[in-house]
Amino acid sequence: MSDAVLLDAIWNADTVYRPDLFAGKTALVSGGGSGIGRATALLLARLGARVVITGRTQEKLDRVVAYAASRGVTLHGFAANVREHEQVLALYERVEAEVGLPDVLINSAGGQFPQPAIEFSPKGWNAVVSNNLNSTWFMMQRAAQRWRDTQRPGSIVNVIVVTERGMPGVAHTVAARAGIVGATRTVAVEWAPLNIRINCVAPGLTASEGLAVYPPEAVAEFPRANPMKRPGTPLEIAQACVFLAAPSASFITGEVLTVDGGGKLWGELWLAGRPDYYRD
Ligand SMILES: CCCCC/C=C/C(=O)SCCNC(=O)CCNC(=O)[C@H](O)C(C)(C)COP(=O)(O)OP(=O)(O)OC[C@H]1O[C@@H](n2cnc3c(N)ncnc32)[C@H](O)[C@@H]1OP(=O)(O)O
Ligand SMILES: NC(=O)C1=CN([C@@H]2O[C@H](COP(=O)(O)OP(=O)(O)OC[C@H]3O[C@@H](n4cnc5c(N)ncnc54)[C@H](OP(=O)(O)O)[C@@H]3O)[C@@H](O)[C@H]2O)C=CC1
Repeated sequence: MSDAVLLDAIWNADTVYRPDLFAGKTALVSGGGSGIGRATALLLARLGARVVITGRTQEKLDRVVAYAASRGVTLHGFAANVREHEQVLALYERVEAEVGLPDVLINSAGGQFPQPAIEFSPKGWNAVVSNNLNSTWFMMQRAAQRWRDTQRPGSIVNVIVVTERGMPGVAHTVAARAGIVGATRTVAVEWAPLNIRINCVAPGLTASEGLAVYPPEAVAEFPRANPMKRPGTPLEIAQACVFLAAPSASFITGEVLTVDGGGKLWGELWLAGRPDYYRD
């Protein structure tokens, strides 16, 4: 499917949310240049939010901004590498100066490479931990600090992976995301007095640009990932992010919402390919 068709599908899809759900609100979405982050950013914009997207690649952000503009909506695309703390601080300064302090933070930036864990190099392990655990931590801590300093409420949604059964081929990311779950549950308590809610969405296999890094033998088995025998769509994950970010989840904090077509109950994912031992 071409990018234009995909974007139109997200923009025109039915949603159960009312069109002014986020009117007057500002949302910051990391990873907003593609996949789940992009779908969430566009859905939030459709629901009336002022939206800032971030990611490392300005061109990807510009394409989403241009698409929204073609639909009469202003999005802002500010590039940053969110695993660099200094860049996160600078990003918040820019967002606050040019758009306004966010009310909602969606952390969708992240990623990993598939490899048997026994082969991980220290550099590879650190890259994935930094790109998923540190980046999300820097983003959520800064949001909380600014909400505390300005006495404003806020809502955070961290997009992670399903961690309960582990996931062969991506042990580094499962470790990093389990760290996010632990931090989320902990600060849900510490930050409740500040009127900050924080939750996670754990997507199962989702048809996004990110799947391009997996080997063909893994991709061939993707239909076995869940009982629905299909990947989710970025919009299906976005709808869950919106549910948790909005007042629909006003009494929910410290939770993980799994959106995986039942993959936790039935299914197999071998992201670096299935070893012979597990073939019979
Ligand atoms: C429930 C189902 C879930 C399963 C499906 C999940 C799907 C997704 O999450 S898709 C969305 C995410 N998108 C991506 O994953 C994007 C692709 N990934 C990356 O960009 C990289 O993997 C990255 C996250 C590690 C990027 O970090 P960066 O610091 O830029 O990494 P480098 O490329 O510089 O590499 C650092 C270091 O990492 C090791 N390494 C990197 N790639 C591989 C690889 N393919 N195989 C083995 N090792 C790799 C390596 O040690 C690198 O150092 P050098 O050897 O010196 O390059
Ligand atoms: N697709 C799937 O099957 C699943 C995805 N997930 C998770 O959902 C999240 C979104 O993935 P998805 O949309 O599918 O994949 P994408 O690869 O399309 O999206 C990831 C986005 O994150 C951005 N990003 C990555 N690293 C950084 C960084 N250090 N700083 C800023 N931006 C960064 C990338 O942009 P750029 O490279 O320009 O920086 C990219 O736009 C990820 O955390 C992913 O691991 C979880 C389970 C399943």
